[in-house]
Amino acid sequence: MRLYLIGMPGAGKTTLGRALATALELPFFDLDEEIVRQEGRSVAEVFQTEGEVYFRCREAEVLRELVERQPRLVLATGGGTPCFHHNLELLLETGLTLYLAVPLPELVRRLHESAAARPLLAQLSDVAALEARLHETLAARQRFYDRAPLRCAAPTCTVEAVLHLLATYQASA
Ligand SMILES: Nc1ncnc2c1ncn2[C@@H]1O[C@H](COP(=O)(O)OP(=O)(O)O)[C@@H](O)[C@H]1O
Ligand SMILES: O=C(O)C1=C[C@@H](OP(=O)(O)O)[C@@H](O)[C@H](O)C1
Ligand SMILES: [Mg+2]
Repeated sequence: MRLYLIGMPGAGKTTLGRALATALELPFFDLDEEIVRQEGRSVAEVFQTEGEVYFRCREAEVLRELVERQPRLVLATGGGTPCFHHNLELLLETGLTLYLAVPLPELVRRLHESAAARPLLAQLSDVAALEARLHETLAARQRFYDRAPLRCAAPTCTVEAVLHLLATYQASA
């Protein structure tokens, strides 16, 4: 099985993905980490030096390499992954996609401390600016996220809840 996690930055794709992979006994991958490994520099550095267009090309390439190589995995994507280069179609065709839906105020709370390390959120002067940026980003991305066949809404988005969701989905498929 290939299980893909999608959702906004701060939704918990990396954190929950890792725990789900352990529970499902599947290898775990984080798309950003794979890009960082191949590039030999951080996501922030790639954005700063090469720009977002380059990052999105690399993201799409690394995603395709991973999918081809790994028939079994849990993959935490980046927040923007489903919205570029027809990546969402690839996810929908090659595995099961789970959208982690987290309300905006909770995203703001989680990202307030770590926004500096996230290039699209860095340099926002205060919480109001961070909230406005996240609101705008979510509005543009919602139509992509909503195409995932599975959806889990915080605060009940636990490993146990997702395992139950998967079992129900697979029984009905
Ligand atoms: N279920 C959760 N409840 C509270 N905080 C969480 C939860 N999942 C993740 N976090 C926190 O939110 C931040 C972003 O989590 P992360 O897994 O990196 O999200 P993503 O990969 O979707 O950007 C981290 O500080 C993490 O500790
Ligand atoms: O939302 C985005 O466009 C991005 C989210 C990041 O991943 P996380 O969602 O894990 O923060 C990372 O891929 C890059 O900084 C771009
Ligand atoms: Mg992540």
